Amino acid sequence: MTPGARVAAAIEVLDRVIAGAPAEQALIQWARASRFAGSGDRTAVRDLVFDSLRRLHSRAALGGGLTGRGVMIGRCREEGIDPDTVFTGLGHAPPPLDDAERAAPPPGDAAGDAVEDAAGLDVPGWLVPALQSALGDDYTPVMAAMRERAPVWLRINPKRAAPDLTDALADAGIQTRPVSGLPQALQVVQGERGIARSTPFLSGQVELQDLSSQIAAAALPVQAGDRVLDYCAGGGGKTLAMAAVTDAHFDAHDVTPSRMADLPARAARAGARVRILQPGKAEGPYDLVVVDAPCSGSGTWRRTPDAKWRLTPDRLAGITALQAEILDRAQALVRPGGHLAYLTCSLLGAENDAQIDAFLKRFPGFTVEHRQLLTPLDASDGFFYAVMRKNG
Ligand SMILES: C[S@@+](CC[C@H](N)C(=O)[O-])C[C@H]1O[C@@H](n2cnc3c(N)ncnc32)[C@H](O)[C@@H]1O
Repeated sequence: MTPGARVAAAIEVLDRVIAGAPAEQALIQWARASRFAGSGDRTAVRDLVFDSLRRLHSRAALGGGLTGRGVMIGRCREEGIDPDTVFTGLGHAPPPLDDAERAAPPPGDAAGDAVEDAAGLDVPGWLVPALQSALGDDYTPVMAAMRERAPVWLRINPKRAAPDLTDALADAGIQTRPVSGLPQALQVVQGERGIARSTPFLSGQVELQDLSSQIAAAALPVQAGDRVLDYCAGGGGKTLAMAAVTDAHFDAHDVTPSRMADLPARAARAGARVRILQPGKAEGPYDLVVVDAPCSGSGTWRRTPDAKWRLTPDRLAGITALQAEILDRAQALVRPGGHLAYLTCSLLGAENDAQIDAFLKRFPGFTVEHRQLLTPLDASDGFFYAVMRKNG
């Protein structure tokens, strides 16, 4: 595909996302209908779409409208590319600009968030006050960081890792650097697309895991022999991180068991033993119950930027109600003197501090031992965790 044809494809995908489709789904739909597109084309189109979703409103403003075409015209202007060199109508490139499009972009934000988004931080207007209150002075740098791509992180599995692990990664074209203070973590500086095919990954020596999840998992109070329940296990990232360093008894539970479908294979690859439970079948008492709660994902907007634009006040209210319900169920499974850990990949106070404060009012028999908000200023995704002890 020519560069212009890739832009035309990105316009098509962005139009679907703007109409409400999840970005991954819209990309798959485009790829299925575009058999001529090679893997390099698919990667390029994906990058154009994701980069633009991170900056949707500012690019729409620069391009004159919240449409795929407006956003891609805005991308040209933002990157100092003359749109007339891309929008040529030749070789499947999008049609040339009309007079209105060629005129200077209108002032303000074409997406209608003129006041709140005036700083060009690409934050949905209704979320600005909540994020300002959660982040304080960090609001502007954190939201600016959310407009950039996220770094990729690996977690070393000490049960499997060979001494020459970083050399083996380098042989596979994956350059990494260590992370100070977290010996299991590696930042990928080059070759991220080859990780899933590389021998160190396939042999369970490393896992893909964001730094925030690694920091939180390392902070969980788990000791050899403990009974541990991962109540919202999903793919089991937190359990696998704990199992890599501690020989405890791990139970994985999720209301949607299909989300745990890959967990047995991942555990086998990592040399970890994890028991999969059916929904509602967890039986306490546990020494540690981990609630890695369903959340808005506002901390992961760099990786899933369409989620930023799809969140609504109603959805957020539904999520916070579900989090409270899950906490109430999970606390009953903790033994006296044991721990309940609550984790979200959100930056919003309603899902984090306020959720914990409300829980402590409902269950005064718990005491917070530690709570922490991580942000991209810590290099990781936005993430919150609280560790609470059940008085016994
Ligand atoms: C943030 S994800 C978990 C990610 C996972 N722990 C990991 O590290 O890969 C949240 C999970 O909570 C599950 N979930 C949602 N509602 C639930 C409920 N009422 N009880 C248990 N799990 C629930 C979802 O199916 C989803 O897999």
